Amino acid sequence: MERRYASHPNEVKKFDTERLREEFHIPTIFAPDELKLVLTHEDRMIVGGAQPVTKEVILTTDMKELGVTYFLERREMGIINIGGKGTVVVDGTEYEIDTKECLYVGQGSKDVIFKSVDAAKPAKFYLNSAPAHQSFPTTKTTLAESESGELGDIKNSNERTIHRLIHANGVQSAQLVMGMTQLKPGNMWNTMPAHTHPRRMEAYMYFDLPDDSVVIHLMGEPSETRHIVMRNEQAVISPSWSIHSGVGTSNYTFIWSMAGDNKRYDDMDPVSIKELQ
Ligand SMILES: O=C[C@H](O)[C@@H](O)CC(=O)C(=O)O
Ligand SMILES: [Zn+2]
Repeated sequence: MERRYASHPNEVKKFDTERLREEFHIPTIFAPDELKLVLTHEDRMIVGGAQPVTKEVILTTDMKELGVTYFLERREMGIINIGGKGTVVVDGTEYEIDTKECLYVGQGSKDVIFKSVDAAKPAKFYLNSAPAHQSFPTTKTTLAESESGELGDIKNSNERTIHRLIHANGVQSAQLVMGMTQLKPGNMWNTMPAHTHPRRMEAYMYFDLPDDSVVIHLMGEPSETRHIVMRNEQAVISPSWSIHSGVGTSNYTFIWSMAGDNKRYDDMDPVSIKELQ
């Protein structure tokens, strides 16, 4: 498992492109028949992906890194499939997870196995795991069941649908919050006006982005912004002090996930566009 340390905003001001990418950008989430994991010290969130193709992929790591005997002994996990139809087997119970469906796996689940239904259209399970000291039921959920809302306007190129899946009023978790935002065709901006929430870190994973397109992801303190160029199926870590917003060269979808002091989606500190520097 790759490790990323937490960062101080005064230090990040001095980073060049390469260093910014080393600390915050996660270029590869999916590799055939592999489990990819990045542990960030920002709220100890694990960001990763499982792409079973010719064989199943088992949720595991060097347990010394987590100081436990099995992965979810002291953790919970949110899973969203962005590939073809797949199944996740949790302690012998099989959950069919189709494209853009979500499975929350509660703390204390011992065996988690990822499978694809069709090797020609493999499942791509995007994973977020946060420490959890209480167990909540393993639950499948879908976009149709989610609390969703339309936001933005084509005039600002930010008409989009926000689906809240794991949060205070949705699937219950210890601290993990997770959802998906889909931009309507012709709309390029997410999360502008931007916000921070020093109470929670956040990770974004951009997908449904054509190969010749990029998202210019904005991060940093509102008065000291930087950008990271993102391609399809890449993730980016947002420390709790940082804005997280982006503009694409086409529309796209992204999964957001948070961990920290509360599970209230609407607990954000808005940043006025006038403040940005
Ligand atoms: O804290 C919440 C997250 O940043 C996202 O949900 C914001 C978002 O999806 C959007 O405005 O498009
Ligand atoms: Zn946010």
